[in-house]
Amino acid sequence: MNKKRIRVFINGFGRIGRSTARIILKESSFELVGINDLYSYEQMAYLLKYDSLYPALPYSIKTEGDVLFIDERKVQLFSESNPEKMDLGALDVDVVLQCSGMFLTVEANLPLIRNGAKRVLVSAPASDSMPTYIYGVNHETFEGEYIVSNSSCSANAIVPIFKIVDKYFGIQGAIMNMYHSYTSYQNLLDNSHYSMDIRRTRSATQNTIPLISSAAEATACFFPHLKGRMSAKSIRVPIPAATLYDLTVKLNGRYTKEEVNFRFEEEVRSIYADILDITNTPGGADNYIQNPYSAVINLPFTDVAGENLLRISAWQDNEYGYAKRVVDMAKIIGLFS
Ligand SMILES: NC(=O)c1ccc[n+]([C@@H]2O[C@H](COP(=O)([O-])OP(=O)(O)OC[C@H]3O[C@@H](n4cnc5c(N)ncnc54)[C@H](O)[C@@H]3O)[C@@H](O)[C@H]2O)c1
Repeated sequence: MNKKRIRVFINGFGRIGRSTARIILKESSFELVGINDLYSYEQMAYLLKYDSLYPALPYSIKTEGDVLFIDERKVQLFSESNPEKMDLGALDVDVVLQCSGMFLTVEANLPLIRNGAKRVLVSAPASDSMPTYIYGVNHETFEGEYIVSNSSCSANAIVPIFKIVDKYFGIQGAIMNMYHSYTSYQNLLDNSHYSMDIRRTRSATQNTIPLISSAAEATACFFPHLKGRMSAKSIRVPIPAATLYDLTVKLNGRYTKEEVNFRFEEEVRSIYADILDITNTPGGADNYIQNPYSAVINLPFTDVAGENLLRISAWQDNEYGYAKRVVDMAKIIGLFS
């Protein structure tokens, strides 16, 4: 059995970066060796310890110079906007978790490899042809590529659900609505926004805001026959975490709600036990904060209409649930030789 601890470096210590750190610190198979972000080391330590959504971490966390102490553990801190300037070889980094949202192509991440990291896992869909893995769906086909994407939170939720539906009922097309918590790429109050997306100028806490989503393309990577046959919208709602997926699927034939839910229950108990769950309990988004699954299928809300329309409802903590998959995939990558 491989006893090697996987040496992880986090680039971008925001919501996803810190969620992955929380998970890694609890797992003995990992060692957190470095963190890079552009804000102060003192704030990095504070925001790791305290979080408005998740419990305070039970460690003593403090900085001394450019070292973060987590109880006895030492983590090297950086404040570099240019990845060329970090010597990751000296830290013997096995995997960089690229959680900055800024480096979304193979080329943009190459400096991290040139500077000594063995591999990079990007916490977002790539904007080039970077290989993409979703833990629990295709992670077993990882071939040792140096720079790979973990796809999006939405694709991690939707793809395994659609795998089940396509296997038994055949998907012809889909419309996906995500009632998604706001993220730090929106404004707290109405204000100008650095992106070209005018919708992001509006207050995230006061509005439901429909945004263009890349989920259709990210999902289609796993269903080539559905390319151009899916549409997705991310409807940002005024809550800080958890997403409700409302998925409408056109099937190859006519099936009942019972037939569909039977297959969901069967597959969630077997093939997808690590990443999917089911619920029959009425609940709201806050029931799913810190839920570790990629998606929890809300069985009472499975519905069929007309000849061949299926509606599926599912929950996900888009931060923590997604970060769990980033860490699962980092383990596959880090142990690959
Ligand atoms: N928040 C979610 O629900 C979610 C879910 C899945 C994937 N993602 C993806 O994960 C990425 C990060 O999202 P987030 O929500 O954590 O954002 P965030 O804004 O909370 O965190 C991003 C962090 O990266 C830092 N950063 C920016 N430029 C940097 C640079 N050049 N070098 C180092 N650090 C830099 C920022 O200071 C910030 O702290 C995005 O690509 C996002 O699409 C987010």
